[in-house]
Amino acid sequence: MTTSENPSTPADQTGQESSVTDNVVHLRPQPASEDDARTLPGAEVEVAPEVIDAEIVDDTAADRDGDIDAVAAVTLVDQPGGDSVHWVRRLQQARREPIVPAYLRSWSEARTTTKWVAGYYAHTTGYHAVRSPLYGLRLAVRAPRGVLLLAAATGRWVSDAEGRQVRSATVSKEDAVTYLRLSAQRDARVRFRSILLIVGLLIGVPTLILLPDALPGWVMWACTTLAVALLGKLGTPGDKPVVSPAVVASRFAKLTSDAVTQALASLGIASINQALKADPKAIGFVSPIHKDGPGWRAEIDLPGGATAEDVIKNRSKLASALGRPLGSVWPEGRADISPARLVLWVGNEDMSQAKQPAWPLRKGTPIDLFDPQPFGTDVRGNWVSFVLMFVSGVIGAVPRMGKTFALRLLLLIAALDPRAELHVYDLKGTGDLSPLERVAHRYRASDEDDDILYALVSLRELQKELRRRAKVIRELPKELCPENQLTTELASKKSLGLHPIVIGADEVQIWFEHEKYGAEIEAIVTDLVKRGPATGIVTLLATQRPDSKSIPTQISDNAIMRFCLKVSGQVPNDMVLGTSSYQNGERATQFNFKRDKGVGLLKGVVDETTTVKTVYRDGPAAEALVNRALAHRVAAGRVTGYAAGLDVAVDETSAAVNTLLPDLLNVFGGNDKRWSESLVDALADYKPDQYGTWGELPNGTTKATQLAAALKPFGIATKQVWGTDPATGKGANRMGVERAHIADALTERDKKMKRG
Ligand SMILES: Nc1ncnc2c1ncn2[C@@H]1O[C@H](COP(=O)(O)OP(=O)(O)OP(=O)(O)O)[C@@H](O)[C@H]1O
Repeated sequence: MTTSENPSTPADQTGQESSVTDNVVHLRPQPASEDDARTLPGAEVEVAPEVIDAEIVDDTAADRDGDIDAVAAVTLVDQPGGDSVHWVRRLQQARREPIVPAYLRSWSEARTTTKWVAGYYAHTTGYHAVRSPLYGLRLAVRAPRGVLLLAAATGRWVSDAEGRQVRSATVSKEDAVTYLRLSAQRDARVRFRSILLIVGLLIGVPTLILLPDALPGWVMWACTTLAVALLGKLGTPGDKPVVSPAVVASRFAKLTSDAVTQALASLGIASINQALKADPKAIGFVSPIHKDGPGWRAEIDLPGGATAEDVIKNRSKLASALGRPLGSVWPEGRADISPARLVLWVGNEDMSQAKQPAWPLRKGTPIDLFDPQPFGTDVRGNWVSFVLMFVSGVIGAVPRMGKTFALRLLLLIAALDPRAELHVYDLKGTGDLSPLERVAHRYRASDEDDDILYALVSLRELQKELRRRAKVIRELPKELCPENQLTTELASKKSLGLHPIVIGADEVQIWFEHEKYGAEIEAIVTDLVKRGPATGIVTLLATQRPDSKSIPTQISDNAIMRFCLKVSGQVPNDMVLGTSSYQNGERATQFNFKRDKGVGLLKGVVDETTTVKTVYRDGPAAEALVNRALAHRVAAGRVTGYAAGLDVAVDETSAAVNTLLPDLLNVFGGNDKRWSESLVDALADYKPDQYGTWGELPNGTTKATQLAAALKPFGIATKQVWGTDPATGKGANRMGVERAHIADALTERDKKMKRG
C-alpha cells in the first residue's frame, strides 16, 4: 500500500502537515511561530501503523483518488496548542523553594548556625586582641618610613610632579605654544602650593611645640598614637599587612557551572558527551549553584538519556575532575523528580575530617524507641535519624571499619528506652559490647559452645515470645489496637508484656556456621527477622563476612535496615544493601580503608540510601551512657534477666537439640507421605506446649507454611502429596512431606553431631 506524499497539503486545523508512506505516517508539527520553527528542526515523527486511524488505512482508494481530506484525519501524536494554555497546571507542578532557609527551619539548625557565627566572631576578636601589642609595634617600627614617604609625596605635590610627563611630551613634540602655557600654569601652581606649605609649617611647627603644654596628657597620647598609627600604616609595604588573618579561607574555590559541566564531560558517559557536542549548554542547571551548609549545591538535569546513577558510579572520576578530595564530592539522584535529576553537593572539606555536631542523646536522657533517634550525620553534617522499632537490620563491612561501633551505638540508643529488653551477643569475644552488660537481659561475649547454646536457648524463648505477642496483639480490643499495630502506649503497659525487645549479635556468622546448633539458630533468627518487627522484636546482626553463608539470604533479604560500611566487592555490597544495589550506584566499595571509619550507606530506614557517618562513642563514653540508662531502668523497675542476676540456666537438657525431626517420625504412623496440616495437628496432640500454637500466626501463615519454614534449615522441602481427607473421605493433592526425607535428614544430622 502506498500513499503518495503530498507536500503541498495545507496545514490542517491542527497545524500539522501529514503524509502516509506504506504503513508509516510522517507527522511534521507545524511551528506556531518562526521562533518555534527554529526549535523544531526536522521534527518528523514516525508513527507505528496502530496509531493510524483505521479509516485512513482502509481508505487508500480514496487517497489514490486524491482525497487529501483522508490524510488530514490521521490521529496526531503531538496535539496542537502551545503550553501557555496550561500555565495554571505548570504552576501547580512547579516545585516551591522553601521560604524559610534550611538553616532556620529547625530549632537545632538555627541554634547551630547562631552558635557558629558567634563562635566565628568571638574567635576573630580574641585572635586580634592577643596580637594587638604586636600590631602596635609593627606600626611604630614602620612610622619613620611613613614619614619619609609622606615627605616625598609632599615634595612631589609642591613641585607639581604629576604634570612632568605631559610637559616632557610637548617638548619632544616641539609644541612651543602648549609648553609655554603648561609652564606658566605649573609656575603658578608651585608658587601657590609653596606658600601653602610654608604657612602650614609656620603654624604647624610652633603648634606642635606648644601644644603638649596646652592640652591634657591623654589627648596628647591619643593624638601621638593616631599619628604613629597613620604613619605606620603609610609606611607598611603592600605585601606585609599589619594585621594577620584570624581565619584561613577555605582552600576550595566556589563551585561553578563551567567546572561542573567540564567535570561531567570528562566522565566518559557517551550520552552526556554527545549532547554536549551538539549543544555546549546541554547540561541544565535547575537553580543557581548556591551554598548549602558547609559546601555548594548544584541541581542538574542531565541530558540525552543519562541518569544520575551513571554519574554516581563515576564519583571518584568526578572528584578528580573537580580537583576535590573524594570525601567531599557527593552526587545523589532525585528519582522522585526524574532519573536524570542529579543533585551534586561538594563539601568544603572531606566528610571524614569534618567535625560532627554534639550527639543529642549524649546526656543519656530517656528516649522513646518509637520516635526517630539520631544515628549519625550525612555528608552535609545533618543528623540522620530513624525509628528503631519495626526494624530488622544487617550491618556489614570488612574488618576495622566501625561495624561493632555501629551495632553498639544502636544498642546504646535502645538502652536509653528503659522499657527495651536487650539481648547482647558479642561473638567476637573482645568485650566491645561489654558496656551494655549492666542493662542486658541476656548477655554473652564469646563463641564457646556453651555461649552458643545459651544463645540458642534464649532464641527459642524469643520465638515462643513472638508467638505469644502475635496472639496478644491479635486479641486486643479494636479500640486499643485498631490497626493490629504495636504502639508506644501498648509497649508501656507492663501487663501486656509488649515492651521493645532488641537483639544485637556481632560476628553473627559464628552462630549460623555452628555445626551443632547452626541450623536451628538460623531457622529461629529467620523467623525473628521476618515476623519480629511487627511484634516489637528488633534483630540487629553484624558481620565482617557478608556472604550467603555468613548471613543466609532468607535473613538478608528480609532485613529492613541495611548499613554497609566499606566492603571489598559487588557481592558483599549486594548482600548487605540488596540485589542490584551495586548496579544502581549504591557502592560501599567507594569508601576508604583509612579515612572512612564509621562511614557507610544506610538503606531502608531513610527515604533514600544515604551516606552516614555514625556517632563515635568510645568505650568510656558508652559506659557513662549505660550508667545513665541503668539509673532510669532502676527507677522504672525494668532491670531484668542477666542484669538483675536472673539469667537463663543452660544445662544438659537445654542442649537437647531441635526435636522436630524425631517428633515428626513419631507422629508419621505407618504412612509414607502425609499432608503438612495433618502432621501439624498430630504434632500439636503429641506435644501441645511446643506445637499447639502452630498455624495461629497472623500474616497468612498456615500450618503448612509454618512446617515448611521449620523444615527448610534441614534441607527438606514440602511438596504436593496425595492423601485422603478424613472428614470427607475424598482423595486430594495437598502440600506435605515424605517420611523417607525426614529419616534421611535425621540420620545426616546425627552424623554431623557425632563429628561435632
Ligand atoms: N563513627 C566513627 N568515627 C570515627 N572512628 C570510628 C567510628 N566508628 C568506628 N571507628 C573506629 O574504627 C575502629 C574499628 O571499629 P570497630 O571495632 O567497630 O570495627 P569492626 O568493623 O567491628 O572491626 P572488626 O571486624 O575487626 O571487629 C574503632 O577502633 C574506632 O576507632
